[in-house]
Amino acid sequence: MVEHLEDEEEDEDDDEEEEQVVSRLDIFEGANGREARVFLPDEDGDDDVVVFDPDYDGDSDDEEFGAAAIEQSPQGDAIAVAELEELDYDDDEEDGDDAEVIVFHPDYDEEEEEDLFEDNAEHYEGKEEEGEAKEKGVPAVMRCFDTAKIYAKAGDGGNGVVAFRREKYVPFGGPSGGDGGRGGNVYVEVDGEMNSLLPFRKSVHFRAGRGAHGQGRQQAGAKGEDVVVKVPPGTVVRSSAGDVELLELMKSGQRALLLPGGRGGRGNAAFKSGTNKAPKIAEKGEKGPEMWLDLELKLVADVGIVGAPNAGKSTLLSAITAAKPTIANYPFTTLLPNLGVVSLDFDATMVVADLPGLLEGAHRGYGLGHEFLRHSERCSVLIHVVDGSGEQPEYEFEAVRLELELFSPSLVDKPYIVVYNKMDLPEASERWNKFQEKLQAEGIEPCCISAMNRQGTQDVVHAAYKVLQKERQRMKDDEEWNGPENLNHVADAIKRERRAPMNEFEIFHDKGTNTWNVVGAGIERFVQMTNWQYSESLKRFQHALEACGVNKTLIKRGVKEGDTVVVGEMEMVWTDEPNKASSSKTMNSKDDSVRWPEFG
Ligand SMILES: Nc1nc2c(ncn2[C@@H]2O[C@H](COP(=O)(O)OP(=O)(O)OP(=O)(O)O)[C@@H](O)[C@H]2O)c(=O)[nH]1
Ligand SMILES: [Mg+2]
Repeated sequence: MVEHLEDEEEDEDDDEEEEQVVSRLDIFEGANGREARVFLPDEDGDDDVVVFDPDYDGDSDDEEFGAAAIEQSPQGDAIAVAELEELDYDDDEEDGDDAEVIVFHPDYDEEEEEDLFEDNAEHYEGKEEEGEAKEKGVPAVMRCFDTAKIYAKAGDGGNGVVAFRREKYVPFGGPSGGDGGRGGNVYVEVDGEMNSLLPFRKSVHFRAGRGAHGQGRQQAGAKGEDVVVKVPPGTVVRSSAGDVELLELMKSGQRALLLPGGRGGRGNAAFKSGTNKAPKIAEKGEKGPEMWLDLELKLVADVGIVGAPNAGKSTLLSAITAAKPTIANYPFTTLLPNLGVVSLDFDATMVVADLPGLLEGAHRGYGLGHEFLRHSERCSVLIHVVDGSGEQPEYEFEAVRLELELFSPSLVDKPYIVVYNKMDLPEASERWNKFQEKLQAEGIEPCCISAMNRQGTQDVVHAAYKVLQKERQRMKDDEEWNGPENLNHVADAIKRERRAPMNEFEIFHDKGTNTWNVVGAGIERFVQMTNWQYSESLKRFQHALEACGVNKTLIKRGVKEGDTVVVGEMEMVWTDEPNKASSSKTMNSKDDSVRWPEFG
């Protein structure tokens, strides 16, 4: 979602989108794949249920469907917001309870509709090929909401101008051309109200305004309008080129300056010197940087349930939240993490994820594999579930800890609680004392539960919440201690590059075409900002080539008469004219819009 500062129109558009706030949302793996259950706030206190079913009637003609996902308030509480653009009311509820079931479709373009369901069908019918298993493991619907590609460009600086004062009785007034205004910046800001990357399917391009050109009487041009790209909490920003992670935006209100606007070009008033009292030269504005960005919304869970396959992780999740994950008596039932929200109190909630049976599953390329582990690194607290009915529960516990250590050191360092499950089975209750003693000896106090019978599960919830609160406080203290995180490092790097000195360049020679490419951020920026409309610009450029050592290096490397020399958008033909410090005789630009000076 974008907000142009001082731009009311956009806001009005936003208002048209219907937004419905829901009180709770659980995402889980149901019989038909990924489903979400949404609880709508209700006057009579009963929670209505919205089922989000990715497999929902593929040939339906209904175009619009809204997305739902989890987000967190500044306090870290989970809130769910759904954009429900069209709702189908299903009256055929058979289970007899009063809950109203509403099925809604995520919002997608009609053209993409087919792919979406094709992908989905393929996934659920298990037709995917081995090699693609990982990518296909994510239901198509989730993939679409989870990622987005956008283009961002900071505003170009305005051009400086050449002007002279004309006053009565002053025949030759001084130079008075003002500087161009700075281009607008591109910011990325976390909007706690957002819950998906869906808005980026409609708006892909984010361009900040260009700075206004300078004017006479030394008036500087106005600054270009900033643009703010609003993203939901949990968004990771990568540059598409090179796939470099730039930002991880977790908290509502966080704001990063991503692309700083180009500097305004200087007007001729700025070029006045002792030797040149009436300069007929001004700079063009600096180009604003541009970038394609990949956005990814990561799952944000406070608590992750880990444990050996079949230990009862999904059963525990379903016992403490409204999530309805698939539960079955075979290992690796869960291939994608399920999310559920635990509400302890009005303002005390935590998001819990049941994580797929560890590592062997990831190994086999099931589900999200290591991709998923990356997601789970978000959790602040782990609940380690041990199957008490196993042969050697203590051994199982140690083995999973070891696996965590081997495959995800960042997970193993998190605070955790140990839960001994399946206490309803005699083999489990027999072994409990031994297990408890063994762990107590290591300074760990395990709880015992029967997830299936929901015995002891509330104690687990409270224990996990206590650890979570401690973690949240610790993170807050850390932040105060280290000061707020600097999120402007991308912009800082761009600014640093802008200050690159002109004499730091490299020259590449292409023998085939006799072309010499001069590459260097400083010199290229100089060329970009040179306004060739003014004849003095050429002289200044020639002087710069000489002063920063480009000419000298070219001669040393053996440049010959007639060779082409390229600096940024500038192409020149080299001449060996003696006594002429310059290299250029004819000039061409790759960019036809630039007007070239006439040479006499
Ligand atoms: N008797 C008993 N069975 C349980 C209990 N908790 C879970 N189970 C059973 O254990 C089996 C595995 O449960 P899941 O919750 O699917 O286990 P999981 O850890 O999510 O398994 P994966 O997703 O495959 O890693 C199922 O058959 C459950 O019914 C319990 O407290 N008592
Ligand atoms: Mg499971």
